Formats: sequence, C-alpha cells, structure tokens
Amino acid sequence: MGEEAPEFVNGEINLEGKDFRTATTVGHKTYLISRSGDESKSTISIRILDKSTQTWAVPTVLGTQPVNFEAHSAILVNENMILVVVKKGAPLIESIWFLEVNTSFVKQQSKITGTEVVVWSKGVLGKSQKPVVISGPSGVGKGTLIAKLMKDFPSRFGFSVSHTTRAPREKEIDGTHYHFTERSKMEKEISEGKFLEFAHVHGNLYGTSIEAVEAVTDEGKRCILDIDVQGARSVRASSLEALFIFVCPPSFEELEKRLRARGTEAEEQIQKRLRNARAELDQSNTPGLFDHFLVNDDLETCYGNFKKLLLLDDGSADSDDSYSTADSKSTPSYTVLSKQDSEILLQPETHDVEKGIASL
Ligand SMILES: Nc1nc2c(ncn2[C@@H]2O[C@H](COP(=O)(O)OP(=O)(O)O)[C@@H](O)[C@H]2O)c(=O)[nH]1
Ligand SMILES: Nc1ncnc2c1ncn2[C@@H]1O[C@H](COP(=O)(O)OP(=O)(O)O)[C@@H](O)[C@H]1O
Repeated sequence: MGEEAPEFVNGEINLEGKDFRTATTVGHKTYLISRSGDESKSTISIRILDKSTQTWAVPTVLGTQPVNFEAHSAILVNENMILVVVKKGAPLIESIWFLEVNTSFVKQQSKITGTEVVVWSKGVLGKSQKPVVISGPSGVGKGTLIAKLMKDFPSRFGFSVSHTTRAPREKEIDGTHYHFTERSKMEKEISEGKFLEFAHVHGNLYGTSIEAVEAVTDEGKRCILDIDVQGARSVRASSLEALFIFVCPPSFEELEKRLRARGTEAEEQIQKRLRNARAELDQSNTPGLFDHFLVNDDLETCYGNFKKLLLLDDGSADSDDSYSTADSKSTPSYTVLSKQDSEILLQPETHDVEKGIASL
C-alpha cells in the first residue's frame, strides 16, 4: 500500500532479467501479474493498483494457481475475469487460466476477508458442459442415480469426490466415495481457500474442494456434485455455473423405508436424517435455487428423466465424444491474438494452426 507505481502500459512488459509482468486494467483498477523465478521453478504474484487513489494492494489469492512457466499473456475477457495464457512445454489445457477479479464469488470472499480478493481457476477446452449439482434428502436415491449414470457413461461424466469428517461406511472407499478426513485438517484447508463450498450436514462437515472439481474437468468430463441444499446455495452464489437438480421422494414414508432398508445408519442417525429431510424439502422450494425437480418413485422412470435433463435420451452408448486431454497435442505455447464474442483466438507459436479456442 502506498508504494510508488512502476511504469507500465497495458499489455505485456518483458522486463530484463527473469521477471515477466503484464498489466490489465479493469475499471479503475489495474492488475499487475508478475512471474518470477526460472521456468522450472517460477511463481506468480498479483498486485492491484487503484488508479483513483494511486495506491497498491496485495490481494488474498484463492484457488490453484499456475506455476513453473516461462512467460504469460493476459487479456480482459469481461469486467469479471482476465484470461491468462502461460507459456510452458505442456498440453494446451495446462496453459489456459482465468483470474477472477470481480465475480460474485470474489465479491463474497472480499466481504468475508475484508481484503481485495482474486481467484485463479483453470480453463477448459472445447465445449465443456456445465457441472451438475444433485441434491435431495438422505435415502432418496441420489447415489443410486449417479452410480447408474457413471456406469452407463463413464467417459462423459466424472464424480466430484467430496471431503467429509463422517466415518466411512462398510463398502465406501477413501478417495472414491469421499476423501475421509479429520475435522481440524479440513477446517484448515477451508480457511486456506481450498474449498468451493462446505456445509455442516447431519452433524458432520462436508465440502467440495476446488481440486475435486478440477480433477474431473481436467479430464474433459462433465462434473457431477452430490451435495446438500446449503452446498447448492453456496455453488449458486459462486462463480461456478451449474445445472441444479433436486431429487424428491414419492412420499415421506417411502423415504423412511429406503433409509432403513439401506441399513447403513444407526437409529439415531436415521431420526436425524429424517428430521433434516423435512427442512431440505422445504428449502428446495427457494425460488431460483433448483432448475429441475425429479421424483424418484420408480427408479428406471426417474433415471430416464434424469438422462433427459442431461440430453442423453437419444439412447446413444458412451461413444466418448467429449474432449479428452489425451487427445490434445503437446503445444508448447500460445499468444492471445484477439477476442471475438465469447471465443478467444490463440495463435500457437508453431507454423501449424492448431485447435486452440478457450471456451468461456
Ligand atoms: N455441502 C455439501 N454436502 C455434501 C457434500 N458431499 C455430500 N454432501 C451431502 O451430505 C449429505 C449426507 O451425505 P452422506 O453422509 O453420504 O449420506 P446419504 O445422503 O444418506 O448417502 C447428503 O445430502 C449429501 O448430498 C459436499 O461436498 N458438500
Ligand atoms: N426408486 C427407488 N425405489 C426403491 N429403492 C430405491 C430407489 N432409488 C434408490 N433406492 C434405494 O434406496 C436406498 C437409498 O438410496 P441412495 O442412493 O443411497 O440414496 P442417497 O444417496 O440419496 O442417500 C438404497 O438402498 C437404494 O438402493
């Protein structure tokens, strides 16, 4: 704060030595993105110049950020985010990053921390589809529907593996069904900004790490999140655009029957889950929260409707028409050329023009 501003112009500044900086202006603020260190061990830092007061701020940086690259380009996508393309000998997917500077998530975090906030997120290639958030009371059949979808379309969908402090059930595998974790460790990671959302559910802490969603999108798959209504609310308020589906039971009696028949909870937990189910059913009616409601009466009918919502009702087998990182050529570096509507054209530094459109 109060530092003297270095001289720079909009665009790239190639400084002598190993530092590399870009300056991008958004409204009355200029974001100075600096890379320092060698290609094999470089880091990125951000400073914000408030042009109206001529003061500098070092923001709180959330999200996983790019490391170990040679140089970068930056272009303003809209008033909410900056596209940062880094130069490194890796597939294109590794080169595209977004720096959120003004999204609703940034504003929310800024209010919480009382500091300037920026959020890094990794770009995706091709026409990747919105993540799908599935909520519903315990025992309604969310897990069953998701398992069927994963079995039928393994290369199109990927499950966001949540963290939880609850104990594993008999057949649950750590890292597959959940990342089972200690409360203190999870709370620390939450405070470090590693979680997209978290909530206290049925007496335990549950949360979606940014890494869990990125692990799915990095594979070019559509991400499925099984989270409670509070979590759905948080995702709605975040920068992640998603499709929100709420699964309802045909009746409360049937829900209780399923929960008991599953045989995974003790009586006390069953009672707690049934009490919470009433509240969740009530909250699901919050206007604008859920895009679609599915009633899980007959499983096959419900699964059919679920597939229709995901535009999978054409009976097609899993032909894997989604983008996969394995398909991507190893493209060493890209320079931002121009922005046209919602597409950014990237010129690879080779003679061939390769597929390189960052989907926004
Ligand atoms: N907010 C949030 N809720 C989660 C997350 N993972 C699971 N949940 C929800 O936590 C609740 C309890 O999940 P679980 O213990 O697996 O029990 P089940 O719903 O009876 O199978 C369910 O409503 C899940 O949707 C998460 O990462 N975030
Ligand atoms: N449509 C359905 N009809 C009957 N039983 C169902 C149906 N859907 C799921 N179940 C059963 O209900 C129990 C709870 O389903 P589950 O998928 O674990 O729910 P959730 O993940 O929402 O807690 C399981 O034993 C499952 O086999």
